Amino acid sequence: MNLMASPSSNGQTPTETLNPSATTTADQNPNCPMDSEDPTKSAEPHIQPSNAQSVDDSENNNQGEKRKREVEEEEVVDDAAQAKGTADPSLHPLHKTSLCSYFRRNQGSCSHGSTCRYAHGEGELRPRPDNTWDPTSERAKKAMRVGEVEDGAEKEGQEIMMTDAVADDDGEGDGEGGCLDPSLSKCLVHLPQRWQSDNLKKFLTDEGIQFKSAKKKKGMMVGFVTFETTEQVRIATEELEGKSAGGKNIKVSDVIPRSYDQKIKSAMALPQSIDSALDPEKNELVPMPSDGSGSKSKSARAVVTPLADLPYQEQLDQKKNSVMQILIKLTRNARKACPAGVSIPEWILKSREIGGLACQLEGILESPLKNGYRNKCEFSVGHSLKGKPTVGFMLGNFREGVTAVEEPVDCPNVSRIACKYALIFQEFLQQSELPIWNRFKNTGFWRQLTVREGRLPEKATDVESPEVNISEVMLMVQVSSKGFDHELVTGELRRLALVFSKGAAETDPPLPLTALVLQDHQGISNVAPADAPLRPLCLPNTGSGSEVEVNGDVAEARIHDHISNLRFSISPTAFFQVNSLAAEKLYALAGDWAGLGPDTLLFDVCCGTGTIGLTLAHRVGMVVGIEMNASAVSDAHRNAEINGIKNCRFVCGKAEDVMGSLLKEYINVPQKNDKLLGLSEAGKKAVPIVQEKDTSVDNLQDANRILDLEVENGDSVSRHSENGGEEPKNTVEKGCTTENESSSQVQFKNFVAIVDPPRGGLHPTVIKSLRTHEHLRRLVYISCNPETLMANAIELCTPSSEESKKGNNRAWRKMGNAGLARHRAKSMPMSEPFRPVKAMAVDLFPHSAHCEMVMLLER
Ligand SMILES: C[S@@+](CC[C@H](N)C(=O)[O-])C[C@H]1O[C@@H](n2cnc3c(N)ncnc32)[C@H](O)[C@@H]1O
Repeated sequence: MNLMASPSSNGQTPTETLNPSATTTADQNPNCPMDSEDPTKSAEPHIQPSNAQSVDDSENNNQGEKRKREVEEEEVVDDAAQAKGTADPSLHPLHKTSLCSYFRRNQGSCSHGSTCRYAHGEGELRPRPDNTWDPTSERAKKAMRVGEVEDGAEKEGQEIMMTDAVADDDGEGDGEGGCLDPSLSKCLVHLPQRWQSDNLKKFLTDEGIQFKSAKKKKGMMVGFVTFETTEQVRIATEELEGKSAGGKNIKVSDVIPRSYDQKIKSAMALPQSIDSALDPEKNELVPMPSDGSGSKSKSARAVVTPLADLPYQEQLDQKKNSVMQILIKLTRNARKACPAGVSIPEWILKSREIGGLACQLEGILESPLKNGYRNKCEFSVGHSLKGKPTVGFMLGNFREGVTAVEEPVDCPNVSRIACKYALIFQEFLQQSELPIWNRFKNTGFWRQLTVREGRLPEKATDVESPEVNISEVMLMVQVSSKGFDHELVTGELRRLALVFSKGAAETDPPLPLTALVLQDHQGISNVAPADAPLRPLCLPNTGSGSEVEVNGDVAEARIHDHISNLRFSISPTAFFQVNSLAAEKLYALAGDWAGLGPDTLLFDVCCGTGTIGLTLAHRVGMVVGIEMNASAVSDAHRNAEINGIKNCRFVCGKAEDVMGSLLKEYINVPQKNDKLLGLSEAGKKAVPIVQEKDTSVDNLQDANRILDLEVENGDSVSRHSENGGEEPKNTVEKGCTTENESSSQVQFKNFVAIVDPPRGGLHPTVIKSLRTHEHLRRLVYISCNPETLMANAIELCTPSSEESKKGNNRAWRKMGNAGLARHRAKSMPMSEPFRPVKAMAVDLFPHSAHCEMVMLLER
């Protein structure tokens, strides 16, 4: 059923050209702090003792590389020490913290003698400010060996919390409906991810291992093996432990199995608490894990809100520090990425004055709400460690063999309302005729529950009791309907709607319930594509006992929230910041830093439902929002309308497809129509919200022109009518010309972009467009993933070289974010780079390790 710089020849580090601190001066005077940032000095090669030149070239290169690494490592430590304020001005913190390679190579002689800043032998060696040792030293090697042992011990304790049945129900191998008997089962960890069951079976057979069944899923690093006898288990464990497979050493681990069997459950009428009815100790059919209940394992609270036990101020300090590290990393990488022969930018040179930070970190804004702040929770459906069908949070990563789901109890970021809905659904599932989703086998029906809450406008008192403010709730249930009987499904969905309605009404005080939506998704992970079919379920009036209608209008399935006194309409799959009150602070900060005025054209890149652009629209001439999710764009149009905002335009398309054309259209307007420059009112008139069939708007043609031009340039853009929530048309216009259009196009003096991309950051094409449009002088980057902000900032802020180089395209596979960004920076067309001006951390996610980061870039 389907519901719907090259190494120098003298063997010295090639980084000196990029690392002004490693100059002769600094080397000759070990007490001289590495703060000399004179770019002219930086270009001077470090003069080495003549005896160094006797070493052959390859060794030179190796030594050079090694020293380069040392210098880079030192920079980090040094920067970190300075950032922490622990730098000792009387003695350079890195003095004698690295072994002198010349001393070592030349049997104890170095021309710098006692003035050398590097340690002459292990005896002189000092620990680094971060308490680590020179990685080439004996001390470091010893520490590493101890670390490996400890690490191994820790990994040994790591449990494979696989609570989904792994075998086929035909009982191939492990019997008991696919449940693993812990005494006859083992997990093999660190297997090649590409392996499937057949590869694992072949491997075991080749190794002469006797086994009953072997299961492995592509993408996982874990495989599951069952045996006939405990003797087979013992031999396999001894033989396989530490054996190499695909370059990694296998670990043999215990399994926490699914211990609660669906068959038993469906034979019983379950009371409210399933725990009391099904004592796993008495469950004869399915044995429990050897420790009794998986009690060693983590709680949802520990996984989802790992900082919850820290005082809030400490959480903030921790987040601020990690953003600081990102800023240090940005400087270091931008310095490394600077092409040879190009002056190092001033901001990098000045970074020494502020502990290596790329720019000042102004601090961290705290969340107005600390608890229950999340307005959206995605609860997984799965089996708990005790094998109970559960609605809550997964305890780890599926790839690593964890499928256990635990209830969201004691997760302080979740509202009481969301917890209650999770519990209602859980109790429903425990009696449902339809199976819950099995991640290992990709089978089952019930997958996920999303609870979205809409809040009334904030009042001063609301922070104390935020739940009073939750006025609307939308529930979205994700299922995989393929292959299930239509009638059975319809019956279960009717019952579900009734259970939610009753549960909401019978709770004291009653829970808000605005919409119930079904999302049908067949994919492997629960992350459904934006176009996964949605179907609203009518909610019965529990008082009247009327029949439940299993249909409705999806456009009406929406909730509302408020930010900066504006009302936002949110459809089921549209992005909306999960902490609305903190988001308000975030957007205000971005607006303040963006330098807005009536002559500003603001590009709101990755605009979602239009929140940033709409909250700032009164401060600019015009907003152009870009967003790829069609229903979010439709929401943005609706939000502009319900708030009476007329100077915004929202374009539906991937930013990488449309950004270049939009910038070209708006920024490269010939300056021949000065009367149109910088007029907010003109902006309001010229670009109407209504893009179709509204002849009352003067410049309707202008509004559509961008789309036409984009198409002409080969970009695909979806266009939407603003007709009160109707689904966007997603049509692509073709064949229109742009002749004479720029003469009537509104012109602005100030072009600003606020970008707020998803975790992966901006697409390289978008970065290139932003970077190469020189009239775009200011850019505010908002990111929920500071690592990708840092990577994108490397590309935006590194000077380009005369010859743009094409790198080795294969090399990217092995690169981290920063390495990849440095690699891409090499091919950036000649253009003025941005510079980081200031940054701020904003805590949108109290108790979790995540933090939003905002950075102002200018040129
Ligand atoms: C972090 S959200 C920010 C949304 C919005 N600025 C807000 O604060 O509500 C990122 C948004 O980018 C959209 N998005 C993701 N990839 C995109 C792309 N390639 N082009 C345009 N939008 C994209 C997502 O749909 C999502 O709405």
